[in-house]
Order: sequence, then structure tokens, then C-alpha cells
Amino acid sequence: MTIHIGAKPGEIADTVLMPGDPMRAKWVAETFLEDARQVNEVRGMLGFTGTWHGHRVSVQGSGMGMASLSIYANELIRDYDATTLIRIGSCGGMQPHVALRDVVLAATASSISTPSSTILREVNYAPCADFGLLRDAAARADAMDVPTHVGGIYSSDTFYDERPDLNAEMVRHGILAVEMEAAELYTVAARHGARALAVLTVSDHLETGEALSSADRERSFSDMIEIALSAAFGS
Ligand SMILES: O=P(O)(O)O[C@H]1O[C@H](CO)[C@@H](O)[C@H]1O
Ligand SMILES: O=c1cc[nH]c(=O)[nH]1
Repeated sequence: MTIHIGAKPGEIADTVLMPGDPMRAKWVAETFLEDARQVNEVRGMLGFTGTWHGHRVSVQGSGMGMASLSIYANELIRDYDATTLIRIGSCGGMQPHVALRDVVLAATASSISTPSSTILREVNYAPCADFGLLRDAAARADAMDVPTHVGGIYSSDTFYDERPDLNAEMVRHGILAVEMEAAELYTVAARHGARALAVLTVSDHLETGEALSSADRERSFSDMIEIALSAAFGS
């Protein structure tokens, strides 16, 4: 047990999917896993462990924002020996060719700062995905014929930001989408020798103002989860 995760030693798998929303963790466990069992409920940040096609896998909510995700990523890797962490999240599209429901595989995640900036100090560290996971996710998305984009995303500290100039610069520099966790996930994973990837679904678009209905979200999230699980186990 850790301060934020109540699972006993051995109750969390080497591979952990990390949605921001703990209720998405429950839905993933109920929908995709066999023999899923709840292993965490501390602070309502639900976590489950089960199997997918015979592979042991956990799903642990991360909460919203890098400060929250950092706590769970650190404890999963350092205290539970997790070796593969895959974020499964929603994101806001930033480019005209990135449409609602599309999947975004974050090769890199830019940010103004992450909780790790206190360690990295003056260095503009470039958080990046594990190449093997990224390659396998892209191949699986291709095989499933899911419209998918691979490239840079922006991990924001705020959902309601008041910096239209910053969004404009992200768009101008080719950033595909915005979310709030991946940069810290990649940084913590790199620090501890773990593999990480963010597989995201475009739930709304910053330029057009479009947003998915909740029914559409569920259907689109299914593709993202299938891609994440396949990449995790190289299948
Ligand atoms: O859908 P999730 O995984 O929560 O991800 C996105 O949604 C939340 C904001 O609504 C932030 O956590 C952002 O990163
Ligand atoms: O952080 C996020 C997540 C989804 N959509 C956004 O616009 N921002």
C-alpha cells in the first residue's frame, strides 16, 4: 500500500492503463478485461486488475492534471514495479485535419512546466513516448482503419486557459492536440526506466468548437482502448 493506492503488493500488473477519469477505469475494466477486480478506491481514484487475452493488466485513474498523474505514476512505478504505463485520455484537437473521434498518438508532449521541472531546472527537457509502444500502437490503429495522427501534443496545466496567443503558437508549430497529463507521464517513466505512451481520442476541437456527445465518446474511446491494449502486449 502507498499513500494514494490501497492495492496490496502484487495486486497491480506490470502494465497499467491510466485514464484521467476513474469512472473510465471502471468502464474499461468491466468492458475489456476478464476477471477484473477492484484494487484501489483511495480518494475514489478507482483501480482494477484483470486480464486481456490472457495478459495481466491494471487500469488506474490518474485524476486530471500533471500534479495528480505524477503521484500515481510515481507510486505505480516505484512501489508496485509497473513497467508500462499507457495513458488513455480525451484531448482537444488543434489542427484542421485532426477531427473529432480521431486518435492521436503522442510522440512528444510539450508543456510550460511539469512537476518534474523542479528537478530539470533550466533544461527544456523533451518528453517523448516509448518508441516500441508508439510503433505498435500506430500499426494497430492502421490495421483497425482508425483515423490516427502521430506527432506532438501540448500538456496544459489548465483546462480553462486565457492564453489564445499560446494556443495559436501551438497550432503554428504543428501541435496536434491539447490534454493535461502526458508530459509528466513521459518524464516520470523515463526517469525510472519505464515505458510510456499516451493514446488519446479527440473529444472536442479548439478551432471549430465541436464536441462529441457522450454516446459518441464511448464508441470512440473503445478504439483507443483496443489500440492501447494491443500496443502494450505487442499484439
Ligand atoms: O479524459 P482525460 O483522461 O481525463 O483527459 C483530459 O480530460 C481532462 C479535462 O477534461 C484532463 O484530464 C485532460 O487531459
Ligand atoms: O485537456 C483537454 C482535454 C480535452 N479537451 C480539451 O480541450 N482539453
